[in-house]
Parts: sequence; structure tokens; C-alpha cells
Amino acid sequence: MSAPQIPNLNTLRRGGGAGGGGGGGGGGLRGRFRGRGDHSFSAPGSHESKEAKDKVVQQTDNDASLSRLSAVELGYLHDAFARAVVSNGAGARRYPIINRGTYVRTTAIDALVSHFLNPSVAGIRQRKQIISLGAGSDTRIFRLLSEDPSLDVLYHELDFPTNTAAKIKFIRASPLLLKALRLSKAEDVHISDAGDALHSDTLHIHPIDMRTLSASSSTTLLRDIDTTLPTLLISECCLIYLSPTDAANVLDYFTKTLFPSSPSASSLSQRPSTEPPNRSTTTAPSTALGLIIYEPIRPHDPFGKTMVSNLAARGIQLQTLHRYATLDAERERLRAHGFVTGQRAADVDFIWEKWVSEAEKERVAGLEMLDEIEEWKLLASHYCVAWGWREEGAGDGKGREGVFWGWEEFEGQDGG
Ligand SMILES: C[S@@+](CC[C@H](N)C(=O)[O-])C[C@H]1O[C@@H](n2cnc3c(N)ncnc32)[C@H](O)[C@@H]1O
Repeated sequence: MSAPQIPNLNTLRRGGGAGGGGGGGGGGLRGRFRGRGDHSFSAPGSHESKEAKDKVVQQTDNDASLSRLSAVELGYLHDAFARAVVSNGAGARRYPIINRGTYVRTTAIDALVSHFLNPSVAGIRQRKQIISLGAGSDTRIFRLLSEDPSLDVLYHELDFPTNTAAKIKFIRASPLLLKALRLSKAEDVHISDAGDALHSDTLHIHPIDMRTLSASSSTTLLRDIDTTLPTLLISECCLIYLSPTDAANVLDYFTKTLFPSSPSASSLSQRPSTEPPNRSTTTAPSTALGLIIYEPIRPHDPFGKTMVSNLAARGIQLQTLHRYATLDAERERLRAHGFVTGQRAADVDFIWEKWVSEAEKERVAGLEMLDEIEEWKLLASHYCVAWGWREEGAGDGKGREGVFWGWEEFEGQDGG
């Protein structure tokens, strides 16, 4: 059985031996989401080797790509590339509430990405950079490039070598994917001998266990990252698999090592007051940097406990879930990592209600019968999108347009 991907929570609907059929939890849900609720059993993966545990995490990508395919084939999403990155799409069809979840997650992140990439109000388009952590077989870069031929973006994807090699194999074999990446000649792209790294003008795929970034102060581990470009980091169900320490250190690697905040500020404070400021101490504002996180939250209620139990029964541990259990905790996390200009978060239920237009809701509702509204709301309230940014001088009243300025438009959810 392929490992279930966390955001889709298919496991919660399978019941039976996965911890879904015991007592406790899920009151009022016709038993569908009932779990053991006691967390006392030992998960099958708990004594396995590091390699075996990593394999389970790597395989979560299979479910991600199949869920995407399900949502695409049923008309929730438009993605001409979803089928090109799966080897066998059989059995991809998901339950309606899962498809709707995939729809909200994808379109919410797409909207934030689009507001980052699009030209400012002044109409000046500058090159921008996106770094996708644990990108797996995500198709966003193919969609972005094919939707906007003039898009000037440097896109980096990081994942374990096993997963990057699989993706590169798909790219090599697919004229559709190659064309989307604007790779028409062999010299347009460099692929490593092991077949697990790809470098081109636009896309770089890095085979890396991100935990190795955690202890590193080297700025050259990830080839061709441009530390001068406005940059967006995306963790779409990825950092949750790392330990809280590794997850924090990986973010620190980007926010402190590669894109340090206001380097001038610290040196300025050490300058004797009689010494005039010079270029090296007063110029060079830090690079504009943003982060989008999509992941589960609220593990403490019956549904959350069942979610944790069911996944643990499959050897999957959501390692940071308890550390960042609420919207408040996600916002505080963003602030603590230096995303001080803005930090917002909202659960998927809120995003469906507030971000999706009535016409689009009607279109989506017409795709499949979804009569389990209570289940949908429960499921959707256990996943969140959090977004934070730091940008010097944006909104300073001098007419400067920040690259993350458009993010002000997205309504966050109050409370935890
Ligand atoms: C649930 S999948 C999500 C894939 C993709 N972001 C998406 O949303 O479609 C999680 C991905 O994170 C990757 N991942 C988790 N831990 C990682 C690590 N330590 N280093 C590199 N990749 C990691 C997994 O290999 C997997 O591809």
C-alpha cells in the first residue's frame, strides 16, 4: 500500500485496521472518523531503521500526486501536467471531501504565489525566485511557465534523491514537460550522472536530504540560488515530517544563512557614533523573503487525535504537529523566523468560505455530490495555510511597492 499523504487524510476514511474503528473520538460523525484515541499502540514504523522511516516519508509524494490527479480528472483543477508525473494513475479517484481539500490547498497557494510573481502596480516586472521544500512531483512550475510565457522566475525544488530522480525521469520522457520548461535542446539542461539533479535556466532540482542543511553554514550547498532576488519559500506538507529542531534549522538556513535579515543593522550598531556611515554599513537592505506553509493543525481534539493515530499506524509521524498546533502557533513561528512584515494563517475551511467566490463554489459543488458537510468542515479545519513575509521599506509611505504587497489582500483568520 502506498503511504498516505497527510493533507488528504484518506486514512481517516479507511477505518478498520488503521486505527479508525476503535472507540473514542469522532463524536457525531457517524463513526467514520472514530479512532482509538488512546495513542497507546506502537506504530509499525517506530522501531524501523532511519532508511525505512525516510522511505515512508518519501512515498507520501505518491499520494500527493495521485490526489492531484484525482482533482484534475474530476475538473476541480486545471493541470495539464498532473498525469505526466505519475507512473500509473489507476486508483487515483479520491472522496469528494478529499478532492475539495486538494482544490482549496492548491488554489490558495497558487493565489499567494501569483501575487508574489505578478508585476507590482507600477507594472515593473523583475526576476523572482521560488524555493520549494520537499517539492516531490509537484507540477506548479510547469503550470506557471505554460500559463505565462513571459514569466521570469528562478525555481528551485528540493527533495530526497530518490524523489528527484523519479521526477527527472518523467521530465526527460515527456515532451510536454520539456516544452513547458522551455528545454528544446540538450544543451539547455544539465542532468547529473546519477540522474537526480537537474539544472537549467529556470528550474533547478536539488537532490538533498534537507536535514543536512540544518547543521550547515555553507552558502554553496544549493547551486544557483540567487541571494539577491526576491524569494518565496514554500513548504507544502513538507517541514511537518522533520523534527522540530531540524524544521527550525532548515528555515534558519534560508532566513539567516542564505538570506540574512538587515546585515547592516548589526554592524551599524557597533559603529562608533563619531564615525560617519559608509556604504557597507548602511546600504543593501535584506532580500525580500516570504514563506508559505501548508500543513495539518489541531491535533488535540478527537479528530486530530484520530488523525495522528491513524497515520502513526502507517509509520508516519507528523513531527512538528504538536509544536505548531494552532494558527497562533503558526503565526508565532513565522514571526520568530524573521517574517516580521506580516504573518497570517487560516484553516482550509475558512479559506473555502472566504477566498472562494460564490460562482466558483457553485462550479466546484456541481462536480461531485458532497453531502457530508459536517465531515468536510471538520477535515478542512485541521489543515492550514500560513504565510509570512519580510520586506524592508514596503509600505513606508514613499510610494515603494513591495513584492509581497499583494499579500495584504488575503484575509487571515483570527484566533487559534
Ligand atoms: C507529502 S509530500 C508533498 C510533496 C509536494 N510538496 C506536494 O505538495 O505535492 C512530502 C515531500 O517532502 C519530502 N521530504 C520530507 N522530508 C524531507 C527531507 N528531509 N529532505 C528532502 N525532502 C523531504 C518528501 O520526500 C516528499 O516528497
